[in-house]
Amino acid sequence: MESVISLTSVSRRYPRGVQALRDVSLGIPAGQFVAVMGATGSGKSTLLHCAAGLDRPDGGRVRLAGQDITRMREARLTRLRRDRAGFVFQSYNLLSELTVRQNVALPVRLGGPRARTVDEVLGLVGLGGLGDRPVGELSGGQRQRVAVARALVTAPAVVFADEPTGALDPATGAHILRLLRTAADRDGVTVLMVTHDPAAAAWSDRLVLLREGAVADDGPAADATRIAHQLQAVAA
Ligand SMILES: Nc1ncnc2c1ncn2[C@@H]1O[C@H](COP(=O)(O)OP(=O)(O)OP(=O)(O)O)[C@@H](O)[C@H]1O
Repeated sequence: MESVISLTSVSRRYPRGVQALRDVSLGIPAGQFVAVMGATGSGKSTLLHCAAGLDRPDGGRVRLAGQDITRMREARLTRLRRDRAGFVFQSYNLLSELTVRQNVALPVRLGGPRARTVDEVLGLVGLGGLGDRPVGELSGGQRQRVAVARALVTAPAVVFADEPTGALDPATGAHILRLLRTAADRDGVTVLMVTHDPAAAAWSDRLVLLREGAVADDGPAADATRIAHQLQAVAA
């Protein structure tokens, strides 16, 4: 089966010489929930950004949702992201003066597929009663649920999540992770998540560990205790 996200020998060197990714190859099938971990500066966000077409590798190839995006023009790439991908970032700009409903409707207003109604996704994330509240009045956990609802409203093939629970208490974080888990299991959404938290990674199917921009380990995700040990081992 074709991978929904595929990186082949991807490298990324930033100006001033930092080699953020070295020869990274990764194929992720539909419906798989993958966690990416590693020490600070190991290249996790760069990997996520290259996979999502938010950054361009300077070597290798990237395919996303059946298309080669390595040298795709920006306008086409923007449309592909809009139509096939959802984003849940720790501080992903929700517009705080707009209501919950208006924020969730944004991808569709920008021309994305009208795959689900706003009410349907607000129900999914448990925010049914808050649709008319300005996002600025919500708690951190509620805001992150708005971000998940917005990511899912177009029924994307892929959700990219960068530290989606970084600012949340464990119970609230677990709620967000359960939503991502359900999207993968029930709707076949492919999830690529960067996290520092072994408890968050334990919700995934597969753990990719990075060390100095290279894949140091790649296999089924275990429980949080074991993941914490694996993380220490690659950071050592
Ligand atoms: N825009 C940039 N310009 C120059 N160097 C960068 C840039 N972005 C990242 N880097 C460098 O590339 C390396 C990888 O960064 P990246 O953000 O991918 O790591 P990370 O594993 O996500 O780190 P963290 O856990 O701290 O978020 C680091 O050495 C970082 O300093």
